[in-house]
Amino acid sequence: MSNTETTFHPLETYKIPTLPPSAYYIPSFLSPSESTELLSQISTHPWTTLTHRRLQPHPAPLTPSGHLLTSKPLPKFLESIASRLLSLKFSDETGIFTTSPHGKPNHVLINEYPPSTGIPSHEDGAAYFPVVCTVSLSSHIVLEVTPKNGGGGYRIFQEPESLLVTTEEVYREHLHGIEAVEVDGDLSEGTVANWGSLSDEVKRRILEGGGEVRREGVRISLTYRDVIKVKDAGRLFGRR
Ligand SMILES: O=C(O)CCC(=O)C(=O)O
Ligand SMILES: [Fe+2]
Repeated sequence: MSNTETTFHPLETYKIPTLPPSAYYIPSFLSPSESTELLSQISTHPWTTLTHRRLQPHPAPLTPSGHLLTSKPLPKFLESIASRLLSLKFSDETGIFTTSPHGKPNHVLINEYPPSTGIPSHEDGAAYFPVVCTVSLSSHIVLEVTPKNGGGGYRIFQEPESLLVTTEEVYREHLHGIEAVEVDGDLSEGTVANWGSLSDEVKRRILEGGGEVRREGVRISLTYRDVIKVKDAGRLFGRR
């Protein structure tokens, strides 16, 4: 990827202020040309088709018990984002994956959402180290985050080319989902937790739409995670 010059502020700078610990939102994590290049790479890989969505698990799907049965590395086209994630640092020089079992993401789930599709509210569970890094491409989407034990939720507006990192309490104690709508509504400074980080252009569109904004098109997300249990299937069957 061309944009190797990108430097970021310490992660604390990107903390979403009104959320419990901890979620970080970085607008323009990718450049438009990086996004275009990624989309074209993604289109060359086979999709798994679900009822309303398609997805690509790299390097392999997890087993029902949450194991990754290969120690193959991530495919090349997903590596530059992985290194960029590793380059993000808190003020004390630790990073997002410093204490994760493999010290870096070993799994990427690519999800595709045509307008009016979403993902039901769920939690990502114990298969992963509790950190998810989500890169959004092509269209905005609104992530609905709700506490497991009831109470009011939060909305995170994810712009194209942005990164959202969810960890700690937001990961462990909350469910997340995306509504199956063509137009996201009830968007305002009061309802969108990361309002302060949105571009002027996006805020203007929301305000002009009276709090509603139509999804631009198909949104693709890449979720980088560290799967805790990795077993090499080759080794299980005695190959070395
Ligand atoms: O696409 C997203 O932003 C969320 C995807 C998700 O929640 C998941 O794959 O577990
Ligand atoms: Fe999820």
